Amino acid sequence: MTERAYAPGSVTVVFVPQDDPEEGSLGVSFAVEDGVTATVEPAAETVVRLDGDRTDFEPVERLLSRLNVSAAVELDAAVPVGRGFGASGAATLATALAANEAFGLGRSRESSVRAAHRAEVAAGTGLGDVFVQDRGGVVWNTGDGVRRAEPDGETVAYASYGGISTVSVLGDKEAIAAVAAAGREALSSFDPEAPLPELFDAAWRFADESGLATDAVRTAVADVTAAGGSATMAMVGETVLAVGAPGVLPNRTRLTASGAELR
Ligand SMILES: Nc1ncnc2c1ncn2[C@@H]1O[C@H](COP(=O)(O)OP(=O)(O)OP(=O)(O)O)[C@@H](O)[C@H]1O
Ligand SMILES: CC(C)(CO)[C@@H](O)C(=O)[O-]
Repeated sequence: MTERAYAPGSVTVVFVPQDDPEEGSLGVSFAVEDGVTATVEPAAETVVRLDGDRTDFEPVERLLSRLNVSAAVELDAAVPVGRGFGASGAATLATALAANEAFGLGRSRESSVRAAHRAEVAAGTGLGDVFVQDRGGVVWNTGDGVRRAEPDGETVAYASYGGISTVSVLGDKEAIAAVAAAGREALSSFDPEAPLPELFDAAWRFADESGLATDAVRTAVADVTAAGGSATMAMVGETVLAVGAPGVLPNRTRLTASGAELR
């Protein structure tokens, strides 16, 4: 049977990788309504297509082999892949939910989410995005467990200047040490009740010190700030998100309180 599921995208604005990735990284993320839809059909061998084109998609392939199935998977992404919108996690989670139905696997939701998380960690493409995409909303962990708040569907503007491979950043010890130091500092004063402009300003202090911000990112953040807005970088992509400066960045999405679901 052919089954379809959707998972929202997600943006991580602060993170501190953990030695044991089982429960995800520490940090602050939120789900956005533009995400990924996966259509899963049992097949003799696994083939993944992204927006119609055949592609290698390691976390999705790992997930299916862990579930012991092979399938034709069609992914439709409303956010760019590899640019900080957690498209790999969304694709993997949506595939897990659809595959559970398509193959009658009878797994609980939690077990599907775990399988998607393990495949993301094993592929090196994520450290916790699927937990955000499972629930929706603003999700953070400053060290004492995962917390969640419901956003009001705020609109954020964004621009993307290029991809940054999550695998290469997570695999670079020096880069991760700089990120972790900046992230710990940011989380020590994180205020979960703060409105988005304040959250973005605090997140930018982290991004600025993380070693991950590029020139294009810095220029865009400066343009938004000059127009009276707040901006920060989506981790990890050459992508800037902004609030309070309409017209400066070309694209838009909205925060969502809804998590992944069958469609
Ligand atoms: N056209 C494509 N562009 C980028 N990645 C692609 C593409 N097609 C397949 N992939 C696969 O998608 C995955 C992208 O993972 P990555 O974690 O870098 O992206 P992301 O989840 O969108 O970004 P982030 O984790 O930074 O939010 C990789 O497994 C890569 O091989
Ligand atoms: C690793 C990460 C912080 C950036 O890609 C995010 O994808 C996550 O938390 O999974």
